[in-house]
Amino acid sequence: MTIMKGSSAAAGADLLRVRNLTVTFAGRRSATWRRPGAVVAVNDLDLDLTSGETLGLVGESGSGKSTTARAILRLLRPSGGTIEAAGFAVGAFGRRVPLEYRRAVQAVFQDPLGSLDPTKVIGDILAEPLAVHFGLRGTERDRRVATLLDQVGLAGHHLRRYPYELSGGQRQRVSIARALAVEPKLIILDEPVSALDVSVQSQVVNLLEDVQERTGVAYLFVAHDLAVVRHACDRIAVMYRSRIVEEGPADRICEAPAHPYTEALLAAVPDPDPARQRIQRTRRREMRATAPVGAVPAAGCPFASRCPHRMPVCTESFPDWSPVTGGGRVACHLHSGSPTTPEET
Ligand SMILES: Nc1ncnc2c1ncn2[C@@H]1O[C@H](COP(=O)(O)OP(=O)(O)OP(=O)(O)O)[C@@H](O)[C@H]1O
Repeated sequence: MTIMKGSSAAAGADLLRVRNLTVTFAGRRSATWRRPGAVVAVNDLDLDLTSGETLGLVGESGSGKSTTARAILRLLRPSGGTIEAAGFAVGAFGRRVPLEYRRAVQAVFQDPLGSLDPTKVIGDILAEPLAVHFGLRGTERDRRVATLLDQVGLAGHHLRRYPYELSGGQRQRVSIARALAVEPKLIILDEPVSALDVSVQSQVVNLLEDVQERTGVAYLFVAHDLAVVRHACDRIAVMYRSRIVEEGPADRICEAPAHPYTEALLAAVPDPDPARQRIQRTRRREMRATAPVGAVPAAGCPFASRCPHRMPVCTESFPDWSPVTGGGRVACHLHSGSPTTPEET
């Protein structure tokens, strides 16, 4: 894929097109405290997603990933920008989000215990969206519930269980089944495996891949861990303190990162090679020592204060996008003058 300077990540994206998304949280007052200043959680963000594709949105805690996801789900109203998803102009919605949009764009969150009704058995949890969206009743609905359970690899007896009686992995399977019940075009997965043991994580990721092959659903896969999204995603967008700083094919991002922050994220993924492990340890120590405090700087690259390659211009202006050999693009002054390969820096 040839990416031109300033162009979107996936030209012709037919499912999700986010442009210049900005979300600012106002400082709040209460009787006893006042939070100073506004927080720019998402700044001038573009995203594209094509049907049947998986895009990873990766970055450390506080970078704005969940806020982006919530804006797309219309759980909050952005301060600026446009979102077109599954044929809907999300900015045009009033207070009530159309049921058709809720059906087309589903979500699976990190904590299934928090998002599954604790007073209902799994059978009822799965039956509810079928009744609301398709008006299914009786044996037809029961048959569909059984199929959904089977599709996520759970045995029939789980229908009579409550969420608290299942393991974390089983609960996440139920969350996926509930999302699938309404035949969505896009599922936003917000840290879907972060709370699970590593062995269970890969089972759930495999399930998500199976489901995608069968149904053609697209995923926006939000995670803080590059190791998790690497194998699950076609493309990855790397986010740091409100901005996307790099995006491209998953393999290129992980094998030849162009942005120093992507390199730092990769250093957090354990490498089997002992020599590489030593380098990674040093890199992680450097990153911890320079962890950001306070508000995102108003000008320049948000990573500038931690960047080992910082130049004067980095604190003055946010870089333009530059294409990267191997696919995708990077917003980094090191790469101004394109095309470039990561090795050149
Ligand atoms: N409702 C809110 N009010 C004020 N600030 C908020 C609110 N929600 C998020 N923020 C702030 O916005 C920024 C981005 O938060 P967000 O949760 O989107 O990041 P994240 O990358 O998803 O991190 P995490 O994985 O920890 O949730 C953070 O500085 C956070 O404190």
